[in-house]
Amino acid sequence: MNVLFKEPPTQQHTALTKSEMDFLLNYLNSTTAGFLSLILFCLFLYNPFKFRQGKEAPRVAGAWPIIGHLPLLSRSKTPHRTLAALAEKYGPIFTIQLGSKKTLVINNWEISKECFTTNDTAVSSRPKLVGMELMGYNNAVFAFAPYGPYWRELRKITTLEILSSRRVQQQQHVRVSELQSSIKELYNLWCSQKNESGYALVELKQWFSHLAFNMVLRMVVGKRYFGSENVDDEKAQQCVKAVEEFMRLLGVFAVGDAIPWLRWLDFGGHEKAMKETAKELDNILSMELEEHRQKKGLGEKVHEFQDFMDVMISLFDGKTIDGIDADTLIKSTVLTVILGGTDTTNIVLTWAISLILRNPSVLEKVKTELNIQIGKEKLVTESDISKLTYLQAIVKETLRLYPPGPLSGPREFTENCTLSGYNIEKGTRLITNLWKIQTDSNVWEDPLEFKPERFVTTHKDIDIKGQHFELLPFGSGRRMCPGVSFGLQMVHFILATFLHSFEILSSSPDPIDMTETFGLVNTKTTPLEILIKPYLSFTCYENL
Ligand code: HEM
Repeated sequence: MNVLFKEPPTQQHTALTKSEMDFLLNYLNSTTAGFLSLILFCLFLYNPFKFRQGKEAPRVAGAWPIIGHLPLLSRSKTPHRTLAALAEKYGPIFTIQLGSKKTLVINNWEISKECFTTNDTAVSSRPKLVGMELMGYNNAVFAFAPYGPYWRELRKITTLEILSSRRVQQQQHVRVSELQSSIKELYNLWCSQKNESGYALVELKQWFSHLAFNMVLRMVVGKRYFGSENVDDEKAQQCVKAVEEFMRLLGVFAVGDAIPWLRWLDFGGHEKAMKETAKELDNILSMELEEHRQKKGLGEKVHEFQDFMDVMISLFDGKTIDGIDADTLIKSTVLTVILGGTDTTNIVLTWAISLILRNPSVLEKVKTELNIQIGKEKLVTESDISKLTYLQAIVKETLRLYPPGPLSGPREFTENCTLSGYNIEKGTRLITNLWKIQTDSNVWEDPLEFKPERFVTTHKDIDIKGQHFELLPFGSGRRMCPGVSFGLQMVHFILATFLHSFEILSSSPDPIDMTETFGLVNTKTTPLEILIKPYLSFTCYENL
């Protein structure tokens, strides 16, 4: 093995640091002598100067044979920042090698625009990932399905039956009742645990998470999980953990994704963990499906909208699409909505409160706005949101600095095309570094500062629905997030109601910790413990 390290096979490799050696040692397990011989054979075949026609986007130096730039990303806790640093050196478009997969990384709004308009068809597919095969019903989860009729059909149904503005409006009572019971829960906690200065300590990350789960699950399976009589707390926690683990595992670089022929080795045990998570989620979904069928009676038509699973049963029972049976279609699509809607909402809210508490003047301004627009005698309603322009600016600014998916959804080019004057080959993967685009100093003044004011002044006309390419937290093009209206509705309503209902303070004199943990989504690593005290007239809470 040492021979490998002493004599790098090409001139472009820099000397190995200790951590690079550790990484490689980790991967190239010492027990696999036969496997090493195979690597040496492949090094012999490896030709870094392979001839390519046309102009190629700049390639990041320092790729290892076989594993390419995987160490660079696997070592980083914040790959969006690591890739952004590379953009400073290589420019707004460059390629890296993730195992055998050539991957294009784009970093400015001009290239994103060209990508998601002129080249949108060519770039609307997703790569087949090991995680999606093992945890996503063998790629039946449409959010990760290749571009084609199957994806189109499932996306259309999901949009029409649950995510359209009409449906979102129809489900308003669910959001209102869930939010009110969660506010009541906090108020009760405050009553029993307040300290001498009238504040109580709460952990908000979990509060947001339970609330988002309850809202989404009531829409998709018709019942809340937390605080419910029908679901025990252990099952609810199990569901949240399985969804979080799903997101984390989709973000890890499984060996099989980068080096398919080494998949069987399952370095790091990711595939094993994926199978376990898949089993847990499937148990939950199968139980729900069974319960729904029992209630309705097999084959019976649902005449009125009850929940998303009912609609899916009435649409798909006895049918198949692309050889995928009804049960799989229903479970995988319900899972898509749960995955799409829960963690993202919770993450945006957690970062928003963290940023607000680090910026007391922002807190003061938003409290003033809430006071003027709503007053102290009633809770916020959804129809109040349009008046809360500063609160909306806070959400935009949070999504700019801390987009839940800073590298957007993974894409794959299905046709050869030209982007920014460079030839891109079919089969190349695409990473859109949303975080870099949204913090580009050519577009944003003080790009890393939290300044919601920009969205009520200089940038007030920029929206976040995929048409303004300098701010794309929901992605863009035909594959952009279909949950944008529903997601924003939940985030605005929860944030406004929480900030209006309570006075908030940091629980420590130190600034709120902003350490990030990246999976498929970018979460706050540490809990968000803060102090709260009721702000409204007591009758507002007591009548809930
Ligand atoms: C609240 C904040 C949210 C953010 C910031 C967000 C962001 C994103 C992003 C960046 C993508 C990838 C888009 C691309 O590849 O260009 C995506 C895809 C997706 N999101 Fe969201 N999302 C949010 C909420 C939701 C909600 C509430 C739902 C549904 C309930 C949802 C469902 C989906 C689905 C199904 C996809 C895959 C679309 C496809 O492949 O056709 N998202 N989201």
